[in-house]
Amino acid sequence: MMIVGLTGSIGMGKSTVAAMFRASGVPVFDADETVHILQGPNGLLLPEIESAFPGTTNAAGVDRVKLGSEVFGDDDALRRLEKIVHPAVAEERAVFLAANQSSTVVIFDIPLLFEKGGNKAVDVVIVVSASIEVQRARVLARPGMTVEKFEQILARQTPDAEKRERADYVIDTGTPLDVTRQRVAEVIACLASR
Ligand SMILES: CC(C)(COP(=O)(O)OP(=O)(O)OC[C@H]1O[C@@H](n2cnc3c(N)ncnc32)[C@H](O)[C@@H]1O)[C@@H](O)C(=O)NCCC(=O)NCCS
Ligand SMILES: Nc1ncnc2c1ncn2[C@@H]1O[C@H](COP(=O)(O)OP(=O)(O)OP(=O)(O)O)[C@@H](O)[C@H]1O
Repeated sequence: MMIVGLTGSIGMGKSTVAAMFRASGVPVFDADETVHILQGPNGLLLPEIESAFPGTTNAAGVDRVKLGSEVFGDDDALRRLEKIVHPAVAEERAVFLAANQSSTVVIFDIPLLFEKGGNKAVDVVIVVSASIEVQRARVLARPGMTVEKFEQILARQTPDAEKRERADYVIDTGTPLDVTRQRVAEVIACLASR
């Protein structure tokens, strides 16, 4: 089985491209969605997070704004949170792999693939990318987003240019969706012939 890491900076279209792979029959493990489920209503991690960060959870799950304000800007706190979250994500990933054992190709959709060293655990890396102008326009159109917040997030991420350089395949998303869909089909064909 070939394990493919799919990544890209904020607003580059990773979720959209992941959905295209899924629609083509390639199983996709979504790290972010897994974190949301583990932290959501009745999420498995709520007790541990509440005890490490009192007041950051409620019946609806983790209050992401509150928890975010405790961990972003405090590296120690972020590391403590990661120690709770990452092993649980790894367990879910193992369940996903076991469930898709017969697939020749599976995708791990991981926003922070390079930042957290996950690129070493995959066979192939795909980066979704567009121009900074396209990225900025998409992100700033999101409710609650500000220029400051966008720039803070960008500053924590490996630069797009470096991601592109380190990728085995780049999927351009500054194009119409149909063109991107064709590119996804092309990449699937390349993966099958490796
Ligand atoms: C603190 C939490 C609840 C805040 O949630 P929120 O929905 O507000 O933000 P979101 O998860 O979308 O992240 C926003 C941005 O913050 C940055 N970020 C998130 N987690 C991390 C991290 N562990 N290290 C560095 N940057 C991070 C990313 O650049 C991301 O684009 C959440 O980020 C979290 O639980 N993080 C720890 C778990 C983790 O490592 N997640 C990364 C994906 S596996
Ligand atoms: N060719 C394209 N490929 C991908 N997305 C496109 C394209 N053209 C337009 N878009 C739009 O750009 C947006 C990309 O958002 P998406 O949620 O996929 O990004 P993301 O990289 O997953 O974001 P984040 O990392 O911030 O969660 C969507 O609204 C999508 O419809």
